[in-house]
Amino acid sequence: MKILTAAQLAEADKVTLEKQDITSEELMERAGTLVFNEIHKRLQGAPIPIKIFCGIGNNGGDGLVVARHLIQHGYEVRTFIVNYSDKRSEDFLSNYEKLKEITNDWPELIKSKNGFPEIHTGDFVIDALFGIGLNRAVEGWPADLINLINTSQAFVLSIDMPSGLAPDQVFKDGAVIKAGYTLSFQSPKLSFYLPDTMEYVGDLQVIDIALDREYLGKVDSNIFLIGKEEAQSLYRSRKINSHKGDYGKVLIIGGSYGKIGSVILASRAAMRSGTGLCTVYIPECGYDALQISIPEVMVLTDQNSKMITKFPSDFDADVFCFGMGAGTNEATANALGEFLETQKKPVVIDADGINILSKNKSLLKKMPENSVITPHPGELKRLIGEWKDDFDKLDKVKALSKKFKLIIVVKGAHTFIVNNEEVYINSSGNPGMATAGSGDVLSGVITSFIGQNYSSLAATILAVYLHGSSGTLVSDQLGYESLLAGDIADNIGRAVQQLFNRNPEPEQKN
Ligand SMILES: NC(=O)C1=CN([C@@H]2O[C@H](COP(=O)(O)OP(=O)(O)OC[C@H]3O[C@@H](n4cnc5c(N)ncnc54)[C@H](O)[C@@H]3O)[C@@H](O)[C@H]2O)[C@@H](O)CC1
Ligand SMILES: Nc1ncnc2c1ncn2[C@@H]1O[C@H](COP(=O)(O)OP(=O)(O)O)[C@@H](O)[C@H]1O
Ligand SMILES: [K+]
Repeated sequence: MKILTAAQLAEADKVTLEKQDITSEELMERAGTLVFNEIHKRLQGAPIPIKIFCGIGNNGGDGLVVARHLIQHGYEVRTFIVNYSDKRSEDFLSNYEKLKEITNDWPELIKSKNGFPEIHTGDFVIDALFGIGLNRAVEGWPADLINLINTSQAFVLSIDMPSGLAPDQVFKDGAVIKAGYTLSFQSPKLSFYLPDTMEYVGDLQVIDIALDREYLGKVDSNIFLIGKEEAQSLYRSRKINSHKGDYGKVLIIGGSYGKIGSVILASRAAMRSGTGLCTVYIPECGYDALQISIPEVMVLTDQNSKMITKFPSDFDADVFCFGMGAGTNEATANALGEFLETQKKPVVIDADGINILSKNKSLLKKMPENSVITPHPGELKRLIGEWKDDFDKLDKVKALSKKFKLIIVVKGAHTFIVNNEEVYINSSGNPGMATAGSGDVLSGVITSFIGQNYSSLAATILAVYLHGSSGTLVSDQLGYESLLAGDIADNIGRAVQQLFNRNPEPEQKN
């Protein structure tokens, strides 16, 4: 699904008014009515005190439409106009008049802190203060109101955006509503997925307000949300008439004394993701552990017993993966540099491999095109330095991706996959996956799919999605706390089944 910017959404509104030959007030009525329907579906007429806080722009106008419908359906509603300026939008004004026509309980005007109502724990608060039109941080008494709402412990539902949040930028030090639920119009917004701002959104539901389909189809977006449908479309079935040679030969290089488990996890994940032949290259100390834990994997050892000092020079693999548990010893870094000199096939670099790249930036130039790096936030900071905010981080990651033609997987609660200017945001996964080794598993899955001849980008997107949905399958059974990284590896196949609600049909070999 495309994620649109505030400017694109405003353009979509404009085109919709022309094409559907409707007024902006009619569009607001449509949007507000859909919000009302969702609320009504949940409250079912319950006598809960509802407090609606409306700004004076179109987001406030939506709030007034919702207020009118709620009142007409017998709900106990108090409507507040948060009058932070006198520049009321036209559609706000017409809905203000319409509301006054149907009730004697006119909206209450708030012009300063003195006008704040009491907000109680059991209240249902609807936040219609600001939407995508916000152009600066919310400060002063409107910020105090937001803080009052946030500390009230009332349930808060935000219309379109939690007020104070902007879709495509962050305002430093402004107040932001912490919503329990956000009903957003037409497209999710980028800030809903970024680590610094995602917590304001609560549960998210995107409402289709029937903006012009043609515009939405054609609009050029670089940001995509990856869900089940997208993963399904990337997945390629196995062929009936096939053999292990058809499913890739991968070499995973990593580990050091005490960290051989990381390579076990990565290779297990590669095998569980369909790899035909998996070999690992590890320091000698890990030989027994590896052979015993995963007999399906072949093992080569470095001459050094505790760390990698040389890569196998003439090993013929479709894809290489390096870094988990490898340490950042000089000998290991030199070995990577030497290997990259001649390497043409894509490599997947994770963990200490990324730390080595950060310390030896000249190695980045040697990375084969379409290679993948998978930093978690700590590794990313070592690689690109500090960032001002999430948007700045994204710009820096895009620049790095473009400069070295790399696919960069920025791991987190919502993992971002950056390929040049394009950003793919993963929607699967859960906090149970915040556990040692789950990143090693992800590298194994990505490597496996590249080996199976997916493009590096398709392999990475599919792997990140399936890794997350496997994590969810496991935590649904075991709970978040008991999830082990190895469980994510073991359930990748079930995550594939879940894409199709059964085993995907194999294809005939051509
Ligand atoms: N345009 C349309 O056709 C539709 C718009 N809709 C609603 O319209 C919203 C956008 O409305 P608007 O563009 O009127 O903007 P908003 O209602 O989001 O609010 C912005 C208003 O607040 C002012 N403002 C911005 N930052 C401020 C700050 N920090 N402190 C004080 N005032 C500030 C702006 O000057 C403007 O007047 C959407 O989020 C959505 O809720 C919906 O009705 C659906 C259809
Ligand atoms: N809260 C979360 N929600 C969803 N996924 C998560 C969450 N926390 C971690 N993950 C996923 O788990 C993996 C953790 O990777 P990483 O930090 O490298 O772990 P390790 O270094 O222990 O292997 C990433 O793929 C990340 O996206
Ligand atoms: K809002």
